[in-house]
Amino acid sequence: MTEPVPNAVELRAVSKVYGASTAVREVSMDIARGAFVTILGPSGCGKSTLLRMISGFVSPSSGDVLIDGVSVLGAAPYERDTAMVFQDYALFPHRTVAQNLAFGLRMRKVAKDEIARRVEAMLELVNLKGFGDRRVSQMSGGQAQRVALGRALIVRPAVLLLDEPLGALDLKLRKQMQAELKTIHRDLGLTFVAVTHDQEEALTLSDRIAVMNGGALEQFDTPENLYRRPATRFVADFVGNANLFDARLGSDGRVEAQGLPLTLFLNPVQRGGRQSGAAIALVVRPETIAVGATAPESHDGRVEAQVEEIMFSGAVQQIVGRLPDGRRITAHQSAALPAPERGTTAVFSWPSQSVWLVDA
Ligand SMILES: Nc1ncnc2c1ncn2[C@@H]1O[C@H](COP(=O)(O)OP(=O)(O)OP(=O)(O)O)[C@@H](O)[C@H]1O
Repeated sequence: MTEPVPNAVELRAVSKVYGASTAVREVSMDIARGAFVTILGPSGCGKSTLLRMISGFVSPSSGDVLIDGVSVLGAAPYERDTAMVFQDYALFPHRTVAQNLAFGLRMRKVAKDEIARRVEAMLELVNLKGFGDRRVSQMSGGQAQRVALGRALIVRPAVLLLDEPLGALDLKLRKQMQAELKTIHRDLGLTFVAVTHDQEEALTLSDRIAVMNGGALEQFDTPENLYRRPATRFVADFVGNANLFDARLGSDGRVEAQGLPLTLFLNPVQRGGRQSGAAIALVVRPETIAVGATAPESHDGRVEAQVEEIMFSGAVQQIVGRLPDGRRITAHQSAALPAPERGTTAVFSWPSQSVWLVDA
């Protein structure tokens, strides 16, 4: 019999209370070895606090944190098999890149020649070959970011923790570093846990995303499940774009939207065991909506709306319609399709199988 491999990180009902306010509320989560997990949520939802409880810079008010199956409550950051990349990098600006990279190894009393060897290898890994003697103060933002990453990785932590690691970079560099981070993660096979408030970054980088709201974990799931099967209204709205229509579940899967001439029939899987009479919200993703003078036969969800705005973004056009009750509906369709005229009334339609339900 082989022993089961422990998770890289386990959080068990972890909370953090500051005076009268609760920054993190009973979060439980298992992070498998080798995973790339991001913690996503709006400002102030407790992301950084959660990450700092894994790293040991903040201690939980209650609950337990396990690394490789062992509780690390009471263990200082340097006693944990983790390393942290800080948002502001926290480098030594007047020392060289090589000295910055060597720091963690010197603290761990690694032999000089091995340090030199590992620094050289790390310079290569983070794409800074030849920059070893350069002072950090003379590096660009993207280069400094790579030094910070290298300095954390060089100690070979079981878990790499990244607090908004790309937050200080401009958009183009950010995209490039996202790709590099993903490659490094794949090549090294380590566990990465990153914090971000940028949903696109979370979707691009991670195997799994922990969506937080007001200190609580709303859903911990794959990017695809978060998008296709959001557990809550908050997740539906926060991850990707969603049209949300409040509705009430009738008998036999009949659903009537509130304030709209819109009736749909949903199958038992979509109803997810909800009782007739339940207050729900329909989640309709913009890319499932077609806009035209009429609706395709298979599109049983239909509403008329006045075309208010058409925005092109290359391959896709975003069409915003104004519904009779004043609310807006957004559709994304291929820019190759003909666009409706602004100001005209068009039919926005979608197949009811593409609808997802969340509790209102
Ligand atoms: N040391 C502290 N003392 C008191 N309150 C704190 C402390 N650290 C964080 N908080 C509060 O806890 C809540 C969560 O903060 P946290 O920094 O974890 O959020 P965040 O999701 O990382 O936000 P951001 O994206 O803005 O960095 C906030 O309301 C914050 O004001």
